[in-house]
Amino acid sequence: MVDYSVHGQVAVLEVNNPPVNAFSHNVRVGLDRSIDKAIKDTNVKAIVICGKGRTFPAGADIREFDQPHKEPSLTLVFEKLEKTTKPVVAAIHGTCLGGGLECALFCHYRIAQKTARVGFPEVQIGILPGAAGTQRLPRLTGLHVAMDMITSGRHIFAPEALKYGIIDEMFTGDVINAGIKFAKSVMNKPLEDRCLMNKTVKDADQADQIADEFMSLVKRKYKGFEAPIDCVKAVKASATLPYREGLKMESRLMQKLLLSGQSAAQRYAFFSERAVSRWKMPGGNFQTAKPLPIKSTAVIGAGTMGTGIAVCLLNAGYQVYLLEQNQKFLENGVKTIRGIIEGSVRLGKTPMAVAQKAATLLKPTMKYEDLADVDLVIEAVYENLSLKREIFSKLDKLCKPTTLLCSNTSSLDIDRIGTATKRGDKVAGMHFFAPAYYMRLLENIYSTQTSPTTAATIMDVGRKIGKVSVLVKSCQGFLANRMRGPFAVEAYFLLEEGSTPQEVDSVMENLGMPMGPFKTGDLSGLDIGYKIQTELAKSKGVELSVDSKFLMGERISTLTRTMYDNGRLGRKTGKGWYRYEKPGGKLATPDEEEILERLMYSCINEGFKILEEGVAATPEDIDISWIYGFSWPKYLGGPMYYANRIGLDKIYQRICYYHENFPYSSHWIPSRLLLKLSENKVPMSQWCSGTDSKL
Ligand SMILES: C/C=C(\C)C(=O)SCCNC(=O)CCNC(=O)[C@H](O)C(C)(C)COP(=O)(O)OP(=O)(O)OC[C@H]1O[C@@H](n2cnc3c(N)ncnc32)[C@H](O)[C@@H]1OP(=O)(O)O
Repeated sequence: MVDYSVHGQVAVLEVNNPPVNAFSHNVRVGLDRSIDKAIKDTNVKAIVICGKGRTFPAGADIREFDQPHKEPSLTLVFEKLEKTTKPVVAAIHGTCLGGGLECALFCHYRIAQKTARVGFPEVQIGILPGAAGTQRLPRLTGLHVAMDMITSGRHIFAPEALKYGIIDEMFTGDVINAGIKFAKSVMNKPLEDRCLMNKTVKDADQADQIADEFMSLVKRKYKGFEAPIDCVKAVKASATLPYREGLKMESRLMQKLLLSGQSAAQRYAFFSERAVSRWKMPGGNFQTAKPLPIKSTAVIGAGTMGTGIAVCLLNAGYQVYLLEQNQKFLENGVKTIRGIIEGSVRLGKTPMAVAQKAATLLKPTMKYEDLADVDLVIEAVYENLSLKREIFSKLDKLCKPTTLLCSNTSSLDIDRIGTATKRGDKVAGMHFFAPAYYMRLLENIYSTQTSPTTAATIMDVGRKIGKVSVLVKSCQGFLANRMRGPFAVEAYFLLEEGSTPQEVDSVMENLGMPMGPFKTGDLSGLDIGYKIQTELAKSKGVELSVDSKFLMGERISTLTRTMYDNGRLGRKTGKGWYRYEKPGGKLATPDEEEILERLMYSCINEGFKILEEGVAATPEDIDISWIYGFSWPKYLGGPMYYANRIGLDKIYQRICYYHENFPYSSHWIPSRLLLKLSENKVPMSQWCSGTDSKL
């Protein structure tokens, strides 16, 4: 588990526990013995710790967290490194994470290959760096950097680590040679200053302020997660408590987190994320089927999904032909893609070099013929089976025989798309989630004809573009939407039965989802649900009407159609279940303006009809009735007074707008009196019984 060798006066301890050299119990025992051996050997004057194969240890063995703890603990082993009078060098390559980084922080020196990454990802499995990481990293970097790294779990590359002082030097070439060379250069140098436990945290005087800043950040960014909060508390302790007391605090918080249900669930998710890559389907699996090489790709459709998919492919270095039938749509698509990539560069998420390369890889086109030689086509037009079949049939005729043809459908039968071609084995579904450049899931779908090689290839592409890919069999809605179907439908039924979108959303958001079903619907576009519903009906030979409440004996919601008919398609139109600051905006607010207008202007219109018909002689009659009959707030003076304050012009225009949109509600037929008064700009003093001074 730890290979021990001596090179002149340097002992090399090489952790050997593939694939990631995790510190399992056996490794801890092996490392403990090797450290003792090196310390005892009087010929050994310096020690190098490194990892065999692909990486420096990537942390504790997470699989052992569910078992009773066995001594020695990591901290116990690592403390021997700091205490020895022989310099200890961590020679880092690959990923030095969690317990791996803690090990390195107990060493007197750290050197790393340029491509190596270091980090504390524990927060992502619901715990904190519990082998003194929360106390030692701040002593090197200060609180700010440590809080950032520990609460986010992000990995940083060696150059950034060098900047923060986490590593002392970068090296190229062989790890062991570099370790030995460095160890020789520091032999016999005093070590006191190299022991982190002796150091203080440089920005300790700002501990309260920095901790408060991160506490509010993590509460907002990682809402509902316990670990980030405890990470902040533990890191703060490094500045406010003596080292040993800080360790006790870290240990207490760690025990609490380990016992929490959240950590167990997050560890389950960690392994599940890896398990889904071990896919299987009739006739093959991840071991038997080999992916085909994919270099050039095409995306058909430059809408929201198509552009998002193109961004994923471009960022991963694939050439992308972006096809649209209309010059304007194509130009808009290219603009969107550039905007997404530039935004990502600004946020530091995409390196400039990647963005520059992406720009050269994008090939906008309106000609299908340009797609003839690509290796993979992803069609991303709207959900319409006949249209998709038409496109696939065309592609089948013009693309080279090896081209894989995939559809970004969220629900349509892949078999029925495949039968439009003579290469059903090379047809599959690649269902991206909106926004495609951001959401991690890729649902790959095989039909009865799809070959395991095609499945292997799209799973491989998914991995290369940074997605977590699952492979599923084609059926109505596949996995994700089929399972989410009842969720969405029940949410609509709840509205029909009296709940509000905000109420439903907040229940799900309180459960921990970042967005409830209505905000999510607005984000994806409410036309999708409508189109899926209509396509489904069509495929069953049913014509849905505005008030259809059943489809094939199943209850359906009339709201899907209503929202579509009213152009409330979500964020893209600036209004859906919520109102947004502009079409494409992100700030969801309940559509207060429309609520207010529809409730009040309809009554005001009625008020003018009441005046027109002489049912009430004056607007004062109406206003007083509201004040004393309906508790209308006196400070608003009654609805007719309120209407005048807003302006009869505006009221009349909005009433006409609602009349156009809701022709079946007679209360929206505009009052003739209102029209007359607004056209002639008659002041209220002339249509009420009072005087100007009264107003
Ligand atoms: C207290 C707590 C302490 C001291 C800790 O250290 S907690 C652990 C902190 N470390 C981590 O959380 C690292 C987790 N691992 C990763 O982030 C990645 O695996 C990697 C970046 C190290 C490598 O990524 P990649 O090359 O893509 O490989 P895989 O992720 O597919 O991993 C390969 C297999 O190794 C298993 N694995 C990885 N890390 C661990 C671990 N720490 N303990 C146990 N097993 C680990 C991983 O599950 C893969 O195996 P399969 O699941 O596919 O069987």
